[in-house]
Amino acid sequence: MLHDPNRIYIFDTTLRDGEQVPGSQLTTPEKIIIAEQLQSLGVDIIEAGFPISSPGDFQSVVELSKAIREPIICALTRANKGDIDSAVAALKHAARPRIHTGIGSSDMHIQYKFNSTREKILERAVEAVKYAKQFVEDIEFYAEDAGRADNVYLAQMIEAVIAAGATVVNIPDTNGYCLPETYGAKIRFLKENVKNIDQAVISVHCHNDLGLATANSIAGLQNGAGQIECTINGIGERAGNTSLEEVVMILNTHKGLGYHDKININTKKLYPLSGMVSRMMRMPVQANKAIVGRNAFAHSSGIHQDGVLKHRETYEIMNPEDVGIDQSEIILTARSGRHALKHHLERLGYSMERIDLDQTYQRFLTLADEKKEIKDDDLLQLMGEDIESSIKNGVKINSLQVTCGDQTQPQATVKLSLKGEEHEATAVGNGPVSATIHAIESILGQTNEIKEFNIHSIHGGSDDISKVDMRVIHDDKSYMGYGFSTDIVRASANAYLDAVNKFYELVNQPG
Ligand SMILES: CC(=O)SCCNC(=O)CCNC(=O)[C@H](O)C(C)(C)COP(=O)(O)OP(=O)(O)OC[C@H]1O[C@@H](n2cnc3c(N)ncnc32)[C@H](O)[C@@H]1OP(=O)(O)O
Ligand SMILES: CC(C)C(=O)C(=O)O
Ligand SMILES: [Mg+2]
Repeated sequence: MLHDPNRIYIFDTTLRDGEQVPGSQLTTPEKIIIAEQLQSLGVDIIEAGFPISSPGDFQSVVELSKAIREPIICALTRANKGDIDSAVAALKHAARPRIHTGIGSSDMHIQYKFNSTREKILERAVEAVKYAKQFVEDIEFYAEDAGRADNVYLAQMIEAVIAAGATVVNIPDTNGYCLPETYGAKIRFLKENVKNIDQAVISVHCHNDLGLATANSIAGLQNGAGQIECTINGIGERAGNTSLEEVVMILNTHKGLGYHDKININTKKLYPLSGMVSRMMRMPVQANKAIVGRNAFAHSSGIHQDGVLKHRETYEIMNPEDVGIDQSEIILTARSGRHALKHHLERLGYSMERIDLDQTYQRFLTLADEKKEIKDDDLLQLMGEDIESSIKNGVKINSLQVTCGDQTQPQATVKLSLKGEEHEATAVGNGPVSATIHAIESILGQTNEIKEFNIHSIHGGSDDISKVDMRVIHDDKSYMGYGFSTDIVRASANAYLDAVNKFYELVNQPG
């Protein structure tokens, strides 16, 4: 039976509490796909559903019990026989079944939900555990709204359900009310005042109504809990549950807490699984969500970017690869500085020897003030203009005339500036681009192999600016060229010359 004091058990309830989010209901096959990923992530328990709630949810628990063999499969019930019978039936095929039953423990719930008394509710809790225990050995009991319950009464209830056979006792902060200090103290109180507490694992189940779910869960652990209930992306009823990825990365990052080697999670799967859950449950992940948000490893201000480029850990406490993200991002905005701009220019293949960084940076800022975020295409366009105006010893196109159509062989006449002198040539080709490149090559006196040639529109639409990228091979080395124009032939010529200038200027320096 699962109860190792040297383990912290990760109980995932994405498919139960997570699925209580409006619009996020899953089909059985979808639940199985997510459960398979949770299994390979390494979670210890999967809460598969609430079988009495609908035939569909019952069937999901049945199918998950058949398909998922490593983690414990858990089914939720209220404290009554009908719910428990349904869970027992749904878990029939589970290799390691667990029933999660419980009842409200706060005076608020006892008075208003049940119109009952503390004594009667305690009796119902004990009866439910005893009843479930006849069918399944592993029984988790939840004391709903324990966050607002009186600690002395809660301790009596927990002691009674452990005596009745509960193997795990869940102390939910159902409404996300507690502060870390009070929640931690509650767990400590139970640890110190429930006589038989060491016979059960204490579980924390926190909600995020005040944004404290993760902090409260960690406080619970530090005060004696051995299981954390959580969901991928922190989804769940209202403001959601404790987020699995946050808890796991806190334990891994703060090794001094001493819990990192008590969990068994393959953290590299966190980011892909977050994306899968978000797509399937139609719950977008907020950009600034810890660990898995789009911006969690993105740096956009110059001082941070400079720091990260010099030494990643100046602004990153985790390695993005550890959570399955390839690398951090340096996003160019009007708050970026020269280091970040240079980083991206070099990444795109520009040699900084040929670029006046200060001048380019000023032009970049003007564009960034307009555009908010500068993407590669914007940068390439900016640099296309920049390179043309900064070419000193290279090749520059002065004019281009093309004739083509289905009744004539395509022909191009090109005028090029080469070391300050103008040269002209005319050539034919099997299309207007090849005619243009032949004409350029006849002036340069060399032919170069073109390996890749792509034309894109930047914003869409037939009157758009085209972006051409081209890989040109010269002396067995490859050079990327980029060109922009509303005319695709001119954009192609610009791309070809951009690549050519990367080697031509270097080998044709004056003197
Ligand atoms: C904190 C949590 O996340 S708890 C889980 C929440 N999840 C869900 O509720 C999803 C699944 N729920 C459902 O499908 C339905 O609510 C059902 C099938 C469980 C019950 O449906 P209904 O029988 O129509 O009851 P309804 O949901 O309207 O009311 C809940 C009833 O359960 C009782 N109840 C609530 N919690 C418990 C409990 N833990 N133990 C025993 N009874 C409970 C309420 O007092 C109420 O009983 P009443 O009819 O005597 O007043
Ligand atoms: C059913 C229980 C565990 C719950 O989800 C809660 O109290 O938040
Ligand atoms: Mg909950």
